[in-house]
Amino acid sequence: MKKVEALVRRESNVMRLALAKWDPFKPLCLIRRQRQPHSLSLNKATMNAPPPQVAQVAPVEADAGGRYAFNPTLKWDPQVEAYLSQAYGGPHFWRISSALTRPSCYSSLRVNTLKSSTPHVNAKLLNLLSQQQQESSFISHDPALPDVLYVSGTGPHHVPYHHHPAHPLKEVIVSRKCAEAVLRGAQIYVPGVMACSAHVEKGDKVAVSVAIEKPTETGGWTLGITRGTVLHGIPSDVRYEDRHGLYIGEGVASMSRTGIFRAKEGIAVEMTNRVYRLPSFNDVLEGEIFLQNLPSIVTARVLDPQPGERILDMCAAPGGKTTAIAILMKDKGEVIALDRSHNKVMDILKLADEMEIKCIKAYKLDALKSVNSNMSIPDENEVMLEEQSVIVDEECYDLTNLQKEEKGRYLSKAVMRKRMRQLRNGPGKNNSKGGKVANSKGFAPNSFDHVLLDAPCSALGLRPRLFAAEETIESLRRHGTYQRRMFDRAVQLVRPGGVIVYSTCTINPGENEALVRYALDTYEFLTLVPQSPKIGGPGIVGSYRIDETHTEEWLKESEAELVQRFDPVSDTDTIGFFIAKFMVGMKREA
Ligand SMILES: C[S@@+](CC[C@H](N)C(=O)[O-])C[C@H]1O[C@@H](n2cnc3c(N)ncnc32)[C@H](O)[C@@H]1O
Repeated sequence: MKKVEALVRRESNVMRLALAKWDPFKPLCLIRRQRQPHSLSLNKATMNAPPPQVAQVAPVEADAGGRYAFNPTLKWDPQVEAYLSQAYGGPHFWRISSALTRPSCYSSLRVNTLKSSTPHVNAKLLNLLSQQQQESSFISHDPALPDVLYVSGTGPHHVPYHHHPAHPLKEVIVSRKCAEAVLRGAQIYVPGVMACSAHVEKGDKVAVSVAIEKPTETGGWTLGITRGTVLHGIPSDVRYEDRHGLYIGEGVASMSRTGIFRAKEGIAVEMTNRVYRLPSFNDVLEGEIFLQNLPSIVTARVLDPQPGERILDMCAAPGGKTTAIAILMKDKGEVIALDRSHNKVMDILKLADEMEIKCIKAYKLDALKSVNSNMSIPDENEVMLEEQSVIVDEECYDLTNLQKEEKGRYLSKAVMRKRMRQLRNGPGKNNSKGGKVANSKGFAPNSFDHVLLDAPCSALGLRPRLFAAEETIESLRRHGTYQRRMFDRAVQLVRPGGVIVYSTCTINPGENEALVRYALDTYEFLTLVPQSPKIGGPGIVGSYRIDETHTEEWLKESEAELVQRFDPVSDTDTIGFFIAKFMVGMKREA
């Protein structure tokens, strides 16, 4: 193991140096899991000479593997645990469960090749990392994914929590959602703080831990802590024992205790030492890069959209895969992006605008209602035109401009009036382009070349995750039922000869392999086809006996290698994710 780590460290140095003077025509090797040293190795000089700002404080006694070492255990609903243990085998399921509590130790950045290039972004990132004094991060690149750069992070680190020997450690307890964000590199914002030591003043060092839900007597879950709770750093403190292994780092309070609980917003604690150190890319290279996990990047490539095609992204917000698809199409053709939430459609439009992508049309629509059998291709414009009218620039138009802008398309008087009203009133509160999103009445059957169904799911593959017991076996089944209904729509909307890609970010085979089984057994004109690139592992073969009368069927041996399953334990160090690709033959009614 040590040998492997040494090799990886040596390789990573080579990659960093190589990228400093990157020749784009000499591709570099793929970064898979960059196993970092598991604890921060302090050299003698560091240990003997405490940094000046902490001269008055001493580290808490080293407790490797003890209270302060980050070592959470996910709690699962017992039936879900039994189900997943059968699917993966008990030991592997627990390895997955443990991997889910940690973030991936690198960030993948997708370059917007419409606005920039990978070498150009690489140069900017090197600059940025050196400005952020993150020279220990390195950038790498995979020739199979030419528009992607990986920036490494490290962890878990041993954090020496500082306190004055005469006083207990000052502490802050944060909510689970806040802690998951902090593990991914965020700061602690005011609403995320649940409890805080008495007498915390601005500038004080505080140890940060997380409150995880506990079971109640009635079978539910409770946080068992109210916002504003005072901590004394003693065993009688609320949740004192429960915080064992749940410390996520150390920070400096940006406000006093009173300020933290009075303020409505703002940073409460600036993290200074974290158990995981991931470079932050907030608000940098906006429009040029998109921070996206590797399996999502792969999904858009597996769909293989071509310039000029008509693509449907059925559940598109916030638009990560939509924009990846549009860029692969060189912004030529049409990408229809749907989401049922108004605000989320706004997010898609904002992202497309930031990335200067023109071929995306986003609509608020329940994907379950996306098939409009009364429509024939390409009549759908008739429906959309009116609603598109709300997406206009802020400039002051007159009617002639409006007509010019539409370049000969028919505009009804009602639509004209609506546009003029909107132009007079200015943009709405949500969006500089009018504040409203277009609705759609659906699309004609067989009207898309490719359909992506990145389905809403149990999200049991997302990392880091500190609690999983909210999903029950029944709720997992409900996800599966919903996904099958959505898949039926995808089948109706894609043209014969087209492609459907189905993906989820869950490790639940009931939403993955069982969906593929349903698809193949229901629609004999669908064929499961190989994927490129292929980075994930095979799918799960077999079945699960739910009760006397029901068995959940997964894949057959011959199908396992055709899907991609990203396992958080594997060397790719990704979230848990699943991708299946179907070719559509001549359709017959199911
Ligand atoms: C997994 S997320 C999609 C992520 C997105 N594809 C991306 O890569 O950025 C699922 C999305 O489906 C949306 N959604 C859920 N049910 C829907 C429905 N019936 N119709 C349309 N969108 C739906 C949710 O609002 C959510 O934004």
